[in-house]
Amino acid sequence: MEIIELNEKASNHPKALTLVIGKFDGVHKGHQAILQTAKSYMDEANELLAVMSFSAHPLWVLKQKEEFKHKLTPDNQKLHLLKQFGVSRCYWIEFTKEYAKTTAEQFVNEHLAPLHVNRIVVGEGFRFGAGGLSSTDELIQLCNEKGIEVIVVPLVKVNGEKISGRSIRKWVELGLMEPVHAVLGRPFTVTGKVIHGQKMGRKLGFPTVNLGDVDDYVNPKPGVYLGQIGIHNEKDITEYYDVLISAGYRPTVSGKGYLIEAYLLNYSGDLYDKTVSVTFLRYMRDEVKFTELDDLVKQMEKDKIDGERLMGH
Ligand SMILES: Cc1cc2nc3c(=O)[nH]c(=O)nc-3n(C[C@H](O)[C@H](O)[C@H](O)COP(=O)(O)O)c2cc1C
Ligand SMILES: Nc1ncnc2c1ncn2[C@@H]1O[C@H](COP(=O)(O)OP(=O)(O)OP(=O)(O)O)[C@@H](O)[C@H]1O
Repeated sequence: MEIIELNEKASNHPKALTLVIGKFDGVHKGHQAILQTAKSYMDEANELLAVMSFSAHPLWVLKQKEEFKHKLTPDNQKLHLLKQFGVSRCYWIEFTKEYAKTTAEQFVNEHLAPLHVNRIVVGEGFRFGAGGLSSTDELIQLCNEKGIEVIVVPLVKVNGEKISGRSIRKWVELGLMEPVHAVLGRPFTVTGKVIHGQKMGRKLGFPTVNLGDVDDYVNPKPGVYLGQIGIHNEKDITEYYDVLISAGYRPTVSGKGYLIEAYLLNYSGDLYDKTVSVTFLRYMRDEVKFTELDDLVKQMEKDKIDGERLMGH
């Protein structure tokens, strides 16, 4: 995908665009509806589907609210998914306190108008401009003055509630992986590099793959999960294994900080430094502080039997 930084004034590009705008964290089913609607309006032979998105959540940049720091899909994952949904260009906005002062008029006249945009597709309730003060009505008015069509897509809801990144992140933090799966249209997945741990797992008979480079993700509720791991080669994922995931603080062994690790069912081998994607399918139990390591091992053996049964091994 072509990525264009858009901090100041944008330059013109020859091919006309259909543009979608927003954070797109999770690329959830609400976002997918926007992308599908955009494609249905496009003349695909002569137009590009482009996204205008931000480097960080505005409420993290402006108010340092922790809950907006972590993401369902860090930037490279988000761009990868958007590409799968047909986006071929991304205008990337470094969202800063200064950028947040951009008014609705400036946004449309200086940032959008020079881009050769045929139409913009946004969701119902979309807000933009300094302080998020401007609504779709203002977007329609300002864009129509510039000859840009605006399409407003009705909200995609589940159980009467708008599907939103904020509520999906909360569900992940509560370990509610089945509803997360339903609204993302795929299970919650964390992609990172296999790093070295304390090497205690193999002594206990449960060697685990420890995940590094995953600090940008929202942390699933501490506990044991059933899931899958995908091992990446240069281009894509070629091998999958069923796993038990331990996510959390490992109180039994006085672990330092939150860690995601996976025990692969039916696998033995070296995966250090590989890129892997760990998919969370189902919460199995809380993390426990055992007084004896033997009790932890007994519990892990039970987890393994439960996991194998649930996975149909
Ligand atoms: C299936 C499974 C269940 C686990 N459950 C717990 C637990 O309940 N409490 C805990 O402190 N650690 C738990 N752990 C984490 C282990 O303490 C950890 O994997 C072990 O100490 C190895 O750490 P290392 O990879 O740094 O060598 C679990 C790990 C696995 C694979
Ligand atoms: N549930 C939804 N139904 C329809 N459109 C949506 C939905 N959620 C977001 N959108 C639209 O998708 C685009 C990108 O939205 P953005 O990621 O900035 O989300 P948002 O509305 O703040 O919701 P979220 O809580 O998911 O962050 C916007 O046009 C927005 O209106």
